[in-house]
Amino acid sequence: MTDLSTTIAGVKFPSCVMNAAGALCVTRDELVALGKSRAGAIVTKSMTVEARQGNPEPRYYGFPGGSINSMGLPNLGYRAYAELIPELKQFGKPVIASVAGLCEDDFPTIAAVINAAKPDLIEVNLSCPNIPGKPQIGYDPEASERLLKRVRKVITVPMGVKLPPYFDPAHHEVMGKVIGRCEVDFLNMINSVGNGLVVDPDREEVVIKPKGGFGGLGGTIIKAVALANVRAFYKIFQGKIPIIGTGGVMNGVDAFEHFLCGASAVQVGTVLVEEGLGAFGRLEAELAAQLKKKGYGSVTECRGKVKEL
Ligand SMILES: O=C1NC(=O)NC(C(=O)O)N1
Repeated sequence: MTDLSTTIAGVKFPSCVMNAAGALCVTRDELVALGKSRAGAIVTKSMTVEARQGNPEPRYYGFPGGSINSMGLPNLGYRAYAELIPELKQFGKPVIASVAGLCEDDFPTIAAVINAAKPDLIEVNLSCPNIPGKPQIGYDPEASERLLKRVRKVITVPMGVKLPPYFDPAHHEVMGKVIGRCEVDFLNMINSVGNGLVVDPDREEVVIKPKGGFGGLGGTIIKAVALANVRAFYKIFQGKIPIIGTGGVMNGVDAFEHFLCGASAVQVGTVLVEEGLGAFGRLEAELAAQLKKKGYGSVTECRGKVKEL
């Protein structure tokens, strides 16, 4: 039987496929449902200091090949998730708390309290593209380094960072150096491709309301960007920092491609929102079939094995 388990920063995951922060993970019921599903972990919605309703609707739109969203960080607020974490840890799978913030000071404030609730890992989200007027921190290396060093001081569990897509090797290098100086235990790439625009030609309208229709892209259309970022940082760190591959995983073969590029686990967003929790069983079966077909006994065996020409 193919082994789909994985380990990230010393934490064992029963399955290497899990939800991405943001997909079906805002409310207690959604998080408990993830715990009861085949998901390899429970990843919370990125949390802020105060509870948020998020941006005006429509704020999500799925289409053949992908999705666009401008949710605007709707969440219960970090205090509510701190209370929920002990209950979520009873499902025999890691709990990853995703930390965001509306300003730099929010991050250590949230991280200190969430750390005390003992999630298995904390993921620092530097890449939400959907707060009007707020640029993505991950595109500012100085701000990213300052923030990561502040939260590192208050986090005693494995700390990871959720990064936006970068599109130039020079940016991979700069962020690689920042990460190397901040004692980061794992990476998660990529967040949605920020500020895309989808138009409905029949209605001659944009499809989501916030920010004039601009939103983060997900799904198949961003897979090549996600794979490039996974591969770039896998090579920079020579596989020494585990990477969660996120972006464009719609089936088991997509997941296999992320592992070939260097991922140790994958997260799914669009496919989960479109298909529901049953997607985990399908993705696992398809991934296991792909590994078997290729003669690999586990995802660890194929990690980073993509060949260059
Ligand atoms: O980090 C995020 N990425 C997204 O694509 N959307 C959400 C959001 O808008 O809340 N946040």
